[in-house]
This record gives sequence, C-alpha cells and structure tokens, in this order.
Amino acid sequence: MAAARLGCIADDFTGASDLASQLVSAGMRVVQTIGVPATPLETECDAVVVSLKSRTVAPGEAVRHSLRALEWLRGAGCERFFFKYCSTFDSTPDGNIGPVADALLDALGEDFTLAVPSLPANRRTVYNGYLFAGDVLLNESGMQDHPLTPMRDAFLPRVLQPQTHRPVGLVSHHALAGGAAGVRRRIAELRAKGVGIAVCDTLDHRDLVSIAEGSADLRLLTGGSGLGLTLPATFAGFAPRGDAARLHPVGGRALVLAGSCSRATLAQIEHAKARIPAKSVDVDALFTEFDAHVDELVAFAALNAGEGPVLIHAGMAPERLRDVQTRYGTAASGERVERALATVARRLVREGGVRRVLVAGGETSGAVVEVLGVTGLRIGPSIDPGVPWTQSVGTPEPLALALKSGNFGGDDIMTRAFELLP
Ligand SMILES: Nc1ncnc2c1ncn2[C@@H]1O[C@H](COP(=O)(O)OP(=O)(O)OP(=O)(O)O)[C@@H](O)[C@H]1O
Ligand SMILES: O=C(O)[C@@H](O)C(=O)CO
Repeated sequence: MAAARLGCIADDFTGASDLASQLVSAGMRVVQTIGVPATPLETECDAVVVSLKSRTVAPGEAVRHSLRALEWLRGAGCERFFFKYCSTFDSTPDGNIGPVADALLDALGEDFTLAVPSLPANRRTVYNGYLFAGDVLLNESGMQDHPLTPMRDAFLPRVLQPQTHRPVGLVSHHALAGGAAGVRRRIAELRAKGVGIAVCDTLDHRDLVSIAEGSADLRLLTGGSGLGLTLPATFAGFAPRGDAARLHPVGGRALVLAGSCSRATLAQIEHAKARIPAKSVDVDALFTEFDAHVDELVAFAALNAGEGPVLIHAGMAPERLRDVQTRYGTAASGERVERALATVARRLVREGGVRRVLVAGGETSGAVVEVLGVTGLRIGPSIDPGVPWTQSVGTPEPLALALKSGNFGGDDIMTRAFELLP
C-alpha cells in the first residue's frame, strides 16, 4: 500500500483542486480523490486531497463525511491534516466550518487549530480579523448575494463563533510582525486562555510562510489554499519535485459549463459569449419540461461543436437570481441547474466526443464529476492561480478537466484555458 504525509479534506471540488494546485506548485506530488475512496491509496504521493461536497449540506452530514475522510487519510499514513474551505469563508450560522473543525479536532485528540482562509494570490487577505476580497470587505464583494452561502459579515471571529463550541481568538498582524516565532508565542498565549480556534490575519505570502512555520507542530490546520504554498516546506526532509505537474495530452471536443453566479464568472461568461457559441439555461423550462430543455442544450452544443469550446451557462446577476429563487426556492432551483448541467456533460462526453471540460462553480463541478464517474484527478499545470488543468481517473477514457472556483480566473479563462492544452 502507498503512503502520503499530508492529508487534506476539502469541502468542495473546485476548492480541492485549488489546494491541490498550490501543493503541486510547491513541489508536492498530489492525488485528488472524488469522495472518500473505497480502496486504500494506490499511488505513491506526498499529499492527498479528498474532495467532498460538504459545504452546504446539513452540518451533521458534513461532519460524518469529513470524519470518514479523516479515517481514510489516517489509514493512508498521513501525519498532518488540513481542512480546506473557501477563501471567502463560505458558511452559514450553522456551519459547516465550525462543526467540521470541531469534529476533526476531537477525533485527533487535539485542542487547537488555526483558521487561515487567506489567498493573497487571488487578493483574499485578512486584517484585524476582517476578510477582504480584492479592495473591499467580504460583505461588499458580491459574496453578500451568493445563492447558497451569502456572506454579510466580514469579521471572521464573529462569523465563526456561533458555528463552534470552542472559544474563537485572533492571531493578528501584530503577532505576525514577529514572524514564525511571533505566531508560536501568540498560539501559546491563546491556548493558555482556552481558545480552541484562532483566525489568522494574513496580508501576503511572507505571512503565510510565518504561519506555516509557526504552526508546524499543530496536527490540524484549516483554511483556504494559500497555505498550500508554504505548508510543504515545513515537513522534515521534504524536497520539492520539478515534474509534479506533468500530464498526458487529451484530444477531443471542448465544453464550458458555467453554473456559478459569482462576479468573476459572470464577467467571464460575457467575455466568452462574444467569442464562442453560447447558450443560457432557461430555469423556467427546467421546472416545466426538464428533459426537453436538456435535449435542446445538448443539441445546441453538438451542432456548434468545432475546434474551440461551446459554452452552456446558467449563472445570472443577483436581481434575476433572487426572482428565480423566490419563485422556485433556492435549494430546488440550484439543484435543478446542477442536474441539468451535469446531464449535459454526461451526454456530450458519452455521445458528443467531448473530452476537455471547464466547469465554473464548486457545487456545479461536484455534480459534473459525480455524473461522469470520476474517482480521482491528477493535477496538472495551472491556468490561473488556483485553477489547474487536471486529468480524470476512473472514467472510461481520460478527460481533461478544469474545475474553476466561481470567483477565480481572468476574464478570458473560458477560451484561454483551451489554448494551453497541447
Ligand atoms: N440561474 C440560476 N438559478 C438558480 N440557481 C442557480 C442559477 N445559476 C446557478 N445556480 C446555482 O447556484 C449555485 C452556484 O454554486 P457553485 O458552487 O456552483 O458556484 P460558486 O459558489 O460561485 O462557486 P465556488 O463554490 O467555487 O465559489 C449552484 O447550486 C447552481 O446550480
Ligand atoms: O478558496 C477558494 O476561494 C476556492 O478554492 C473555493 O473553495 C471556492 O469554492
């Protein structure tokens, strides 16, 4: 049986490949699994990222899946663990960040962890406990209108406290000014006061180095993918590998499925619509004649298939989205859109020669990879920070897949991504 050293549990699929991509950039060989594998780890690697779809399910279910993932990772020989959630701290007052962190700490017999959502490369930073996305506070960034986890408060200790039974504290930039030693001192202080989870300020990559070094004796860390760049160097004897991102080429037709309503994805849809064949999902039709509408989307993609990608998109601006959600319900409309996009993917891969797929949105990506029967992903080169090309494991033929977090990527990613493939 193969073994790994770092075991990661990600609460959505795009977040998992984001983290995997950062670990690969830091020279780790990484395997990403879809769900908790039924068999032991088969490939020799440095880190495993188990992708769950646990961000928006009921807290009890998220805890159950996360604990199963932990058990499997311990069986794979992992010594340290990382719980990956969104760099915009996507959660509700019930969870699932707090409940999962609590359960993992309990299962490991540990009493303290850090919450480090920051990802400076994508301008997610934390100052005095307040999370910024770009130049603005989280609650002014568009995330206040997120369809499933609207984020209306940027002060993370206050967001996290109702989700956990452990007292929440802060490792502020004052502690970080002292580098790794400052982080260690602050952790000792907070532990002595009975704090169980501390949110960390982070302004830049240097802070991520200090946090990783200063917390190297913690068995569990939690946060965004930023730490993925600095964690590997804290493993004794670790030597970065130059060939960590190598993939075999995959030929075939190209498809973009956009199920995210995030600002970056909406801008990317506009950019792509002007350049490639594109069709929007009609949510009303999904409630009146689901199968017929899916047939229509599949026929459009098949008819317009050529050298470049075809785009099928559901994402819409907040006012229109609110209207849809009022009429059909948030969960029901989200589920229908996910099912429609996943069915389009399955049919076009089976019948339409599609082999290269970019999916926008974490929940959407989860639905798509499940329906395609993907059991794992090999992580390849990065398209934009946090968005790697990957190659599927478990499908009848290998597929090139890019699972893009809603707010990641440049405006042109839906076309440029395919130019990067051999
Ligand atoms: N037009 C629409 N009407 C109703 N729901 C929609 C519509 N378009 C998208 N959705 C739903 O919104 C949700 C978007 O979540 P998803 O995780 O895919 O994107 P995201 O949150 O922007 O991405 P990430 O989690 O990577 O940040 C999905 O459940 C999707 O089905
Ligand atoms: O951390 C992020 O922003 C992403 O990896 C993500 O999880 C979005 O779903």
